[in-house]
Amino acid sequence: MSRSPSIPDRPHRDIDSELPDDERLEALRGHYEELVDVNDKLAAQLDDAEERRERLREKVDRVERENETLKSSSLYIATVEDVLDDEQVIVKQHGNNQEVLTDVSARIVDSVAPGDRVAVNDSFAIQTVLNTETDARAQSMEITEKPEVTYADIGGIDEQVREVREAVEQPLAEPELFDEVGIDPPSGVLLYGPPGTGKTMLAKAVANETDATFIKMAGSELVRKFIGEGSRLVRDLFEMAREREPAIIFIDEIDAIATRRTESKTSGDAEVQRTMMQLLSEMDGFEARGEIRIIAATNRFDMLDRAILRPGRFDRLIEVPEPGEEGREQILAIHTRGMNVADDIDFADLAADTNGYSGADIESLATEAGMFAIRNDRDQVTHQDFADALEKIEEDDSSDVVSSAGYFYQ
Ligand SMILES: Nc1ncnc2c1ncn2[C@@H]1O[C@H](COP(=O)(O)OP(=O)(O)OP(=O)(O)O)[C@@H](O)[C@H]1O
Repeated sequence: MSRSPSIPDRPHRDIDSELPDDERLEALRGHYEELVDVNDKLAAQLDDAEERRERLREKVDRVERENETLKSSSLYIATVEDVLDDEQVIVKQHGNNQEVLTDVSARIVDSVAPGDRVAVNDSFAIQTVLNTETDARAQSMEITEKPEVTYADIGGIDEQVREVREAVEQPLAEPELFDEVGIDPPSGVLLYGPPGTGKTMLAKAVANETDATFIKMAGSELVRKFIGEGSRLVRDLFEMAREREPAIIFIDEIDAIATRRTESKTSGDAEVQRTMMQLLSEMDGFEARGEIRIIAATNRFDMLDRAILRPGRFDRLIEVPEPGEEGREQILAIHTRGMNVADDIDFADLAADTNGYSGADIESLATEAGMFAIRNDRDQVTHQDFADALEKIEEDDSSDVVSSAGYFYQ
């Protein structure tokens, strides 16, 4: 680092007032020149200092930018396996299961314990210990305090709504009914049927009606994303629900962790099996009349391991089928509620023309019809727009728009 140049001494000269005038003038001139000289040196030093300041500012800017990049660059999620002496820990990175010995800064060493989930950078240095919220997000749980979906948003499956209300809502809202009669409500409810028929909506609507927290986790995420972590995630899922009672746990695609045992005994299968065992043991240790309800959903009922359907587990099965004609008419009405539709729209006619459409397909149809209106510079959607949308969807059919067609679930 360059040192600051020393400031020149201020010239000082005593001028004898007794001197003759010309000598005094000469002395004063000399003094003046010295002052000018010092002034020039100071000006040069000032220029120098300005230049150094400019360079330092650029350096600070660069470091700040680098710091920002470091802070915003992606971090990986890992689990602490062991905390050793000397501020070192062993972490296991999610996804590839790699075990790494890494340093942890003195700043956070006291808050790191085995089992904690942490964020590590490219060199595996621990950046933060994840709190439960971040952790849940990292684990791709979806947590909603009160979902906005209500029963009025669900069409064509009134019987299923009634069954879900009885099996899930009533035990939460009126537990005393079960106490008085002396029976336990169903432990878990399994919704099965083709995709896009309203299974997730049903679970959300119950949470809305009962002011319960909705906690969703996809079975596929449990096994795909966190190899070797599935059973711990199941524990976390229930822990999260206990912290937020009343709560609805919704496990979508349960078939991913509860597939029928196959002949092959690969390590992947064993891991999936462990995840499922953890789920079953959580459910077994569950207070049946408690404030947590569990709903699972699948499109592949045929693939399920029957062990999960035993009493005390998913012991209430509710099939959510594709809507019939009347159901489709209701769903059309629901999905056009917020749309500016012309009086000529004939929902019954459209319902008759949409055989095989799921609720999700009908939602796409309404959006597509709206697009036709926009393309034609109109702000009102006509029956013809729906007819055009239907035709377009039929044309695109080969590219899978009617997703539920041909899907097998039982
Ligand atoms: N019965 C229905 N009534 C009204 N809208 C529906 C219905 N079923 C599906 N939808 C529409 O389709 C969307 C997807 O539905 P949802 O996620 O509930 O289906 P799902 O059965 O859980 O599907 P998946 O098995 O693929 O998870 C909803 O957001 C809704 O807009």
